[in-house]
Amino acid sequence: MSDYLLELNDIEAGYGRAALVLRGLTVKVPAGSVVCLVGPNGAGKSTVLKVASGLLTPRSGSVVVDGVDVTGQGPQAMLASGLAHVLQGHSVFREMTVEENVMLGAFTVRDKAKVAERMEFVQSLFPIVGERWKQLAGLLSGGQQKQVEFARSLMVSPKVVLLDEPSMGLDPKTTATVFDQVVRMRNAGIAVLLVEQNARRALETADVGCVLDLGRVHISGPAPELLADPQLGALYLGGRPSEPAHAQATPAETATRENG
Ligand SMILES: Nc1ncnc2c1ncn2[C@@H]1O[C@H](COP(=O)(O)OP(=O)(O)OP(=O)(O)O)[C@@H](O)[C@H]1O
Repeated sequence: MSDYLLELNDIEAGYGRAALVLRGLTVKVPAGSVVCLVGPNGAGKSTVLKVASGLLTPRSGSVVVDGVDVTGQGPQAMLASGLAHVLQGHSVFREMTVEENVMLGAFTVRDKAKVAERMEFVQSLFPIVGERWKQLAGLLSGGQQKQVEFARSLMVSPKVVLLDEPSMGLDPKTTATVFDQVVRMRNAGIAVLLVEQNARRALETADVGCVLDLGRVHISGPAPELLADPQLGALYLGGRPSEPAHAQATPAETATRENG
């Protein structure tokens, strides 16, 4: 079996007849890790997740889940292969209960015992979800609603969860809680591919960071090394420099360093 739960290899992708957004992008997500994609607006971060979850078919390259090539398959097949996508923005149904929202994630699961087991799992992973189970989701705070979205995505027992800007619209304290939940997912054995505007916070959470620019991975490596890189700090992380170390990507660390 592959060392990676998700591999996006040399992906070229775009929308309709418009120019390519992804131009030879490679990202690999090892088991038991959080990989985050950071980069400027419009770099193609959300597009990477759409290719991974089958919402957008790549023009070339391959998508491999746990060693199986699933390139070109649609979202439902991708879900079945073990990829769950938590989209950008808020997707809870406010007029439905927390339970109803979470159970929507289990609509493809036929085995009732499995559903009950997953229900218990998500309630233990996200205690607030269990505590507010019977309440209307619209009564929860933004951060709590995000946890409902996470819980819903885990009902299919995914191998990899794709998270698109989970901190969007949240205050710093709530953002910290949401990132804590991302770590809890990772610690529970679920690999995470995370896209974030809040690059510094995301790298503080992630194991591996990838900086996207011009449709490909410009640099990648262990997240702490990227955080400590003053040049990257100035370019992508709001300019707060720390230690003068330069990140070195190695293949074993999922890293793909590409120039140009
Ligand atoms: N549905 C779409 N149709 C056409 N073009 C799109 C579509 N979605 C995104 N794009 C274009 O693809 C490019 C990359 O967009 P994408 O949303 O992937 O970037 P991003 O890095 O996630 O940006 P941001 O950080 O602002 O969310 C942009 O130029 C955008 O205009």
